[in-house]
Amino acid sequence: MLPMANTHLYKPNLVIVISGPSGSGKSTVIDALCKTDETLQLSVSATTRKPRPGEKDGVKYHFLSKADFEKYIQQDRFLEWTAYGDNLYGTLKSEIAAAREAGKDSILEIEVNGCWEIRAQDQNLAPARSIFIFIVPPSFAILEERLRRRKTESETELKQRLDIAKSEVEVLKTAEYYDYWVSNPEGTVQQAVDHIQAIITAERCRIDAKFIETININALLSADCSD
Ligand SMILES: Nc1ncnc2c1ncn2[C@@H]1O[C@H](COP(=O)(O)OP(=O)(O)OP(=O)(O)O)[C@@H](O)[C@H]1O
Repeated sequence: MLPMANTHLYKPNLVIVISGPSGSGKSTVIDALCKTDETLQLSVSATTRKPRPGEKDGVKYHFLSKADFEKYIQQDRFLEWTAYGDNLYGTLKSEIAAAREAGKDSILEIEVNGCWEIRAQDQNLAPARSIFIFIVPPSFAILEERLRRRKTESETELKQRLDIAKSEVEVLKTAEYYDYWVSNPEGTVQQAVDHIQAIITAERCRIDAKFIETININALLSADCSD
């Protein structure tokens, strides 16, 4: 488990958005982070895509019918939602609220288009603060190799994902979408995990007048606690 200094001073407040092309390694990296950082809680996305073999409802995704997904849109239950390929993906507002109630930072895996929607409504997230991290694959050839190895998409879906990946990487040319980029080189996930953990640690220690409540100064002033 990751040793966290001054845990009694930190009030979890972050919405950490991890994005990047299909096959860049988002799920793999998030899995590893959640195993080592107990202050992170994965926000379970909703999707209309069919479960892959072994996937259970409510663990990585809430699997919804298209009709239910559309009903949730009408009921304004999504923080963001987007179409990707032939399916819909979205983040339920209730997931962020649940993490906050549990005293955790939320970590989200979001398609590139969905990021922009969350960025655009940053104010609605208050008192939480969002940070956006883009995972960069080493090359498109390796991206294709990873997706082929994973064997979860048909040939048509795979081609569609690779085409979309190119346009997604293009957004890095503008500095508007993301705060950080992290590369995920072939053969080791640990490097990307370590870099993202360093970013999260720095963001937890950030002093920002708007979010000064992140630091529990009263705990320091009133309690005789050491950490
Ligand atoms: N650094 C790495 N080296 C080698 N293989 C990796 C690395 N990172 C991830 N992989 C593998 O690449 C494949 C794609 O990774 P993963 O499913 O995490 O990507 P993703 O970005 O979440 O994709 P999607 O958006 O399609 O869900 C998986 O089989 C995973 O085991």
